[in-house]
This record gives sequence, C-alpha cells and structure tokens, in this order.
Amino acid sequence: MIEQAKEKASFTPPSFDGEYPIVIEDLTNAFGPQVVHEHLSLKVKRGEILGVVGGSGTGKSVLMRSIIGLQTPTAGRIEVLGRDLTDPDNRDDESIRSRWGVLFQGGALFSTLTVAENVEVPLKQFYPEIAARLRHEISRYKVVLSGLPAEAASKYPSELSGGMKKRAGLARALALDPELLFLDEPTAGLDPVGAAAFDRLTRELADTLRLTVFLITHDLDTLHAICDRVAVLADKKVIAVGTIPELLATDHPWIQEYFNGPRGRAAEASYATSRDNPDNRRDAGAMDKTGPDRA
Ligand SMILES: Nc1ncnc2c1ncn2[C@@H]1O[C@H](COP(=O)(O)OP(=O)(O)OP(=O)(O)O)[C@@H](O)[C@H]1O
Repeated sequence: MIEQAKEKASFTPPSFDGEYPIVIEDLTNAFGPQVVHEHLSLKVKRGEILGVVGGSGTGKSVLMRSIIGLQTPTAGRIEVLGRDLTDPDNRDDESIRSRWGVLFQGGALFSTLTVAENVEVPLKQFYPEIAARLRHEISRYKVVLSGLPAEAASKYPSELSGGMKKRAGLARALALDPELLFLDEPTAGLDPVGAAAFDRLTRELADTLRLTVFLITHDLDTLHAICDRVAVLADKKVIAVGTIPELLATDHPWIQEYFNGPRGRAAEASYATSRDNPDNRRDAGAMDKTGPDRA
C-alpha cells in the first residue's frame, strides 16, 4: 500500500507556479433561452483571495461550477492550473480535480457520515491506496486545522452548529492539500462574531498553505477584511476587478451603490477601525496597485 502511495505521489505534478491559476476567456453560459454569462473573462492571481460579488442571479455560483467542471459552458475557454478544462480530453482529469477543494453553500456534508468520514470521502475517491489508519489521521488533522475541536470528528452534521458545519465543510475541502480553494458564501447564516472568526481562519489558511481562493460572497465585511481583490459580476460579465479603493474609483452605478451605500460605508468604517488597531495589521502585499481591470 505505502509503495503504491509513494509511486502515485511521485507522479503528482509540481505546484502551479504561473501567475494565473485560473484564466477564463470569453465564457458563455446559457440555460435554454436564459443567457447567464456572455463573453465573460477573468484571471485569478496565484496566492490571492479573490472576492466575487454581484446581485442575486448574476451567475456567481454558475461561474464557480463552470470552473470546477460541474457546468459545461456553452462557449469559451477555462484554464485551471495551466490545463484547458474546456478541452473534452481534460474535463475529467483527476490529476487536476484533486488539486482544488470546494466549500459549497450550506457545507453539503453527507448527513449519514461523521465529520471525519466526510473528510475521508475525497481521500478515498482520489487516493484509495492510502491505508485506513493514515486516512483517519489525515482526516482528524484537517478537522483540527479547520478550527474544530478534535471531538467534533466523530459527530454527525446534525449535531453541529451552523458555524461548525462550515468548518467541517472546509476540512473536507482541505482534505487533499489543494492549491485552489473555492468558497461559496462561507459566512452566510453565521452571526457576526462567527463570520469574522471564519474570515480570519480563511485568511490564515490561505497565507499558511499558500492557497489561491475564489470566494463568492455578499458579505461586505469579508470583502474588506480578507480579500486582496474583488471581481464584480453584472450585465452577464465581470465588469471590473480590483481592490476596493480601485473599484470605488470607477463610476459603475452598481459598484457605487454596493460599496458606497449605507452598508458598504459601515463595513469600510469597521474595517478601518480594525486595521488601525496594531494587533490586526496584516501584510497587504498581494494587493493589486495597478488599478482595476475593466472588462
Ligand atoms: N442548473 C440550472 N438550470 C437552469 N437555470 C439555472 C441552473 N443553475 C443556475 N441557473 C440560473 O442561472 C442564474 C444564475 O444563478 P446563480 O446561482 O449562479 O446566481 P448567483 O449569482 O450565485 O445568485 P445568488 O447570489 O442568489 O446565490 C439564475 O437565474 C438561476 O436560476
């Protein structure tokens, strides 16, 4: 078993070292007559947390599903970790699929499995040759890494609070030591304290594990607190990508309303207070200083 695992590990491709682990060009997605995306383009930088925002129904989840291969685009090109996933030969390539982790809205845990067993699902799927004992150990490590107490590993999802379910989903997303992490509204439904704690965890994990994070959110506090750049979906495409100050310098009405409305200003004020507290300072080195990319 261990020999097999070693052999497989030796075929594991080296980590992606290009500038953009996700490149989307001219993407179109349609459901019958309903066109959700049209000529959408976006590049995600290696090592950044990219917040993805847009009004309800603008296609944020459909975009994420297209990147991870759960939605076949009508047209366009999606390159992930240097591989063109719109090429039918690559679509089911497990060597790429094992290099990302996904936290779906609501956690999407299997209710009949314990937290540890949920985390083991991708390990069994992609590395069936790993011995059960090692698999249990890896899973317990990921549970603790995600900020859950060790005892949570043997609990069922129905025994967990909303915040714990999110962390359990995160533990499963981290099971395979991914390079890319996709989070779909991770703080939705959490109280403000729980949401802020989840944000801090996301940032810490992204920095420590050198993850690139694609984070769909409606949470203005999350955008201010942990996102390096923000991509805005509207009019069936990504209308702008940049830091929040860069986005604010644009004159798009939705962007102005979103970030400059009462909630946007409150989130900015709260972030400014927390940023000015020396205990909360973080390196903003990954920020894009070049101005927003307009699509
Ligand atoms: N499988 C599907 N079949 C048909 N229509 C779909 C399908 N999936 C999504 N849609 C439609 O695509 C549009 C975009 O949906 P999506 O879930 O991506 O929006 P969203 O931006 O994530 O919204 P929200 O912020 O409310 O979660 C919606 O009008 C939705 O009804």
